[in-house]
Amino acid sequence: MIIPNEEKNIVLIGFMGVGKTTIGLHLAKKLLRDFVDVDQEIEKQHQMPISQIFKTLGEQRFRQMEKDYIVQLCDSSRLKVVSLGGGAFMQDEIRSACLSSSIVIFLDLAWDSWKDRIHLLMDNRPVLQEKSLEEIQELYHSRLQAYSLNHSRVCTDGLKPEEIADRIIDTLKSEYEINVPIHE
Ligand SMILES: Nc1ncnc2c1ncn2[C@@H]1O[C@H](COP(=O)(O)OP(=O)(O)O)[C@@H](O)[C@H]1O
Ligand SMILES: O=C(O)C1=C[C@@H](OP(=O)(O)O)[C@@H](O)[C@H](O)C1
Ligand SMILES: [Mg+2]
Repeated sequence: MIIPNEEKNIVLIGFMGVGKTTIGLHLAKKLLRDFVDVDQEIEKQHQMPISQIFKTLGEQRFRQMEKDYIVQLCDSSRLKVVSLGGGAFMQDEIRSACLSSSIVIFLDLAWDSWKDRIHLLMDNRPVLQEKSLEEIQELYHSRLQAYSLNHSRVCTDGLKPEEIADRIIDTLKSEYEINVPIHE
């Protein structure tokens, strides 16, 4: 089924910590759309934080939950702003579901800028635990190929979350002819 651009979900992808959750919330407010953060939905469903899910059920179960949730969302919803977890796009089925049903925006942040944010992330990103900086850098680079499968890329270096949301809106207007509500 062909979904018109203006009804498609807008899906934010990118490495952990680039700001998908923060920017998604700004974007949804500006577009007057519902916001869905996949990690937060999984946390609500399972009544525990992601780090606890990793600890008690394991990463594999988390990846299955992520896939089930996102594939179902792509099948059943429109007009939402959706922030994925950073690892979700490594799964083929998630990529196919998002790329065929939604407008996928890659939030790009250079490694050197990302490094400065690491202190905000270490405590609650289980994938980063017990990894050296070199190993994290390797992970960052190993995921770029999957993130390159997007509809638009937005560079986020040196910008505040709200400015990034505005850049995304510019892209949606110019490349996808999406109307943006005028705020009173
Ligand atoms: N553009 C930005 N500039 C500075 N800090 C940011 C920016 N975007 C997000 N952050 C901060 O980085 C951390 C990770 O943001 P978050 O939205 O959770 O990223 P993600 O969902 O991609 O993992 C948070 O502490 C957030 O406040
Ligand atoms: O990159 C990853 O593998 C993960 C990223 C996290 O989401 P954010 O990208 O929102 O931090 C969260 O889904 C989980 O900790 C695993
Ligand atoms: Mg997030």
